[in-house]
Amino acid sequence: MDEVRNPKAYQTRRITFSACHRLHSPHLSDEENKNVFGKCNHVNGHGHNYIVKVTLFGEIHPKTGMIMNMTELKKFMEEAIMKPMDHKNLDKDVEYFVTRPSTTENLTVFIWRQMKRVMHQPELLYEVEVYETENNIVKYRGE
Ligand SMILES: Nc1nc2c(c(=O)[nH]1)N=C([C@H](O)[C@H](O)COP(=O)(O)OP(=O)(O)OP(=O)(O)O)CN2
Ligand SMILES: [Zn+2]
Repeated sequence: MDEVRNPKAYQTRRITFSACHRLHSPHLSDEENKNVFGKCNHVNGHGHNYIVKVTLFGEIHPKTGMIMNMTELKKFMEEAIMKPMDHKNLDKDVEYFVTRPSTTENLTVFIWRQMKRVMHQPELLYEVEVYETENNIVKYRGE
């Protein structure tokens, strides 16, 4: 007998981009910034090869066998992530980070909002995961 409901699964695509930044909050004094962010507040800034994993959760369409075509997801990620952030100075080139520090936490929220904006079925977005270094990782699920 056929299942009544289509099975649901998680689908992830991973991309990498390079960018530079400096951890600095416009809401803190220079002294406070130094104390909070330490070496990452240095005026010269520094760079990362960020890894971003975007995960969707949804039904596997019975006719296509896909949640979303990976080629389509790739296009959305190019538009939402690569275009605004790759080879950029995050603090100067991305308006979102002019008023808030470019921490990995804030990057996940920015990417989440960007993905929601460009996806045709934004309800499929489940999680955004950003690796700033291989050891520093933040996940965001829209809460
Ligand atoms: N909560 C957060 N803390 C820190 C963030 C952040 O985004 N969220 N970011 C930084 C810096 O940007 C920094 O580049 C990372 O610092 P650090 O952990 O010192 O990393 P290393 O260069 O030593 O490399 P590892 O591979 O992680 O050892 C700091 N804090
Ligand atoms: Zn950094």
